[in-house]
Amino acid sequence: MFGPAIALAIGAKFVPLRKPRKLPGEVISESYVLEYGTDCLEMHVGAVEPGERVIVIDDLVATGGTLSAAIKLLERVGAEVVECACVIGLPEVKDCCRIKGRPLYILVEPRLSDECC
Ligand SMILES: O=P(O)(O)OC[C@H]1O[C@H](OP(=O)(O)OP(=O)(O)O)[C@H](O)[C@@H]1O
Ligand SMILES: Nc1ncnc2[nH]cnc12
Repeated sequence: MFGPAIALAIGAKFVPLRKPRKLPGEVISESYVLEYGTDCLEMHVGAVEPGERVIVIDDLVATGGTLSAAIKLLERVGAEVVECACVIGLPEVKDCCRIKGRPLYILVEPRLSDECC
């Protein structure tokens, strides 16, 4: 949802990484483990060229499994993943500022209840 607007703002191209069977045409995929099972990310073949620099954007990070799978998928096609950015960081990633060695930027982090007063 945020990816196209951010790509437009920084003059980058937008490449969707989607859940299985959402993208038409030929895709490559990467499976990963979630809090509640396994899932898979898909990307169009040829969408990213070797050596291209990439920022991975998602709405939310919890365990970091989805971002890690996105990084793996992009690295398989020779991309250089520069950093990851999310709007919401759940407590699972509190104090975590890297995913697979890449900087992780988070806009909003929920407060824990004992931090409220
Ligand atoms: O850091 P993680 O533990 O991997 O969780 C983060 C992911 O969870 C949500 O997607 P979800 O897999 O729930 O599916 P959705 O995109 O259909 O909401 C969210 O959009 C992230 O992609
Ligand atoms: N714990 C969580 N709460 C809400 N959305 C999520 N997506 C992945 N993990 C989640």
